[in-house]
Amino acid sequence: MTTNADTIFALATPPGRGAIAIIRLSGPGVDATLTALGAGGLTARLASLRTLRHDGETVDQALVLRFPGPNSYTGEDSAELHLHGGQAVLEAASRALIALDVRPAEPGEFTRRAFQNGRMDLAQAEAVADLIDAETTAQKAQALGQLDGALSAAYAGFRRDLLKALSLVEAEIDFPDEEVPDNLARTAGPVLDQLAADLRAALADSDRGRRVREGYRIVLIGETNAGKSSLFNALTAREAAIVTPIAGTTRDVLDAELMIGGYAVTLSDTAGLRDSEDVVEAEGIRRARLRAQDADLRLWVRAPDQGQGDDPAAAFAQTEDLQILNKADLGAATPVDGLEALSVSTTSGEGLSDLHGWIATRLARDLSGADFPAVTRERHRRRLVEALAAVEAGRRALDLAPEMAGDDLRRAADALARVTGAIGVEDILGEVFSTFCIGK
Ligand SMILES: Nc1nc2c(c(=O)[nH]1)N(C=O)[C@@H](CNc1ccc(C(=O)N[C@@H](CCC(=O)O)C(=O)O)cc1)CN2
Ligand SMILES: Nc1nc2c(ncn2[C@@H]2O[C@H](COP(=O)(O)OP(=O)(O)OP(=O)(O)O)[C@@H](O)[C@H]2O)c(=O)[nH]1
Ligand SMILES: [Mg+2]
Repeated sequence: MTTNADTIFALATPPGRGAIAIIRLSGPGVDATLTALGAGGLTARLASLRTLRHDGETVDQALVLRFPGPNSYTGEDSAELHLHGGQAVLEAASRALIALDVRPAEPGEFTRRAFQNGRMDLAQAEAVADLIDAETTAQKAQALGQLDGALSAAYAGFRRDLLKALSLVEAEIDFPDEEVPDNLARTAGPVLDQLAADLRAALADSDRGRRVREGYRIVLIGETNAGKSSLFNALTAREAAIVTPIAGTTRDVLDAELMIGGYAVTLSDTAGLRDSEDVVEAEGIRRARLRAQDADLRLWVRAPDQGQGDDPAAAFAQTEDLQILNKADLGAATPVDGLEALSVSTTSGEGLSDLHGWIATRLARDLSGADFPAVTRERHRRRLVEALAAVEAGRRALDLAPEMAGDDLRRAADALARVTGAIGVEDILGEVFSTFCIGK
């Protein structure tokens, strides 16, 4: 029997009782392991019913699939045991596999192997994790696009332009006295200008992918008693936030995950803004201010029974934010100029469906786009920033010292290659795969 610690297994289905549970195996010892379990000689990629045995014990009557490498998910010899989903069956199967020197997989190890065997690049591996976590239609569409190579293609395009410019620069350096047209390096200028513009556009759009993946951050801000917590409860359809007529009821930031129009949203209720001597309330207000600054959208809640103009939330409202004139049942709060306004009453329910619709429209405006985003994680954005800086440096160097431009352009190419994992892989593997679930 093989003693190969490089052969791994994991439960690929959720833990707990189920109709069926799938254990995946991958590595050079897979065929020997199947044979030892009494499932030898299987036709590749064809489900076969076998009685699995180990040490005289029947493990289960299972459907077994064998995927000989390289035509498998990981690129290695792989197999799947489709077992009855009971705890005792899974324990017996795990015991048998460990006895056969197959070791439990680390989180993400199957996909990590797929990456290391060239079955997918790093951006596609990230997409696998995103797809497993996807809860909204938009998250799923984005992950599937990335898995299909849409994000990778964007970086391949950037790199192509970069290598074109680099070859022009290097031609002049390598053959200064030969039949190379004069000022060849300078012809790289327009190529770099266009590339820099493309990178800038990708960066300007870099919030879109993140907002889809992690959720669009909407924060309720306003003076105490404006009705933020009432609105929070209305939008989440839960009585999660405490509502009282006492000003300064909310202190902690309260988050809720919502789905609106197929998009993920994180809605936050915050402490009402005012000057406060109370240490606890002051800390709540400090946190409210931080959230307000970081949000993708602020809903500024105002009420007719409050003063106008001196509302401390005014300092946070940005032109694209929405002011919500709450307590419409009591009368109309005077809207502040230059900001869209919507009247609602959390008591009567008036205006709430309009508000829902307004948010859905805003999400569609900000999150749908014709092109696949070039950034869905902070990791991608950092590399784009680096690449752009290097391209700009290369562009400046072009007219002065082309040999220096070459260094800059190589640096830019490296930064872009790190996104798909074409180079510089070791230091990022941990970052990418540590968040995976076991069995993926
Ligand atoms: N049972 C099962 N379902 C699953 C998976 C799995 O591993 N097992 N997947 C796991 O994520 C997803 C499908 N992804 C997969 C990707 C590639 C291969 C594979 O064997 N590729 C070979 C053969 C392709 C072909 O049939 O032509 C190859 O690319 O060479 C299998 C699954 C979703 N459903
Ligand atoms: N008449 C009326 N009263 C409302 C409405 N919405 C909220 N209120 C009342 O206003 C008071 C304050 O509501 P909250 O939701 O706690 O206000 P808040 O903005 O969260 O207040 P803080 O947490 O103190 O900042 C409560 O007594 C609510 O019942 C409304 O639409 N109409
Ligand atoms: Mg409150």
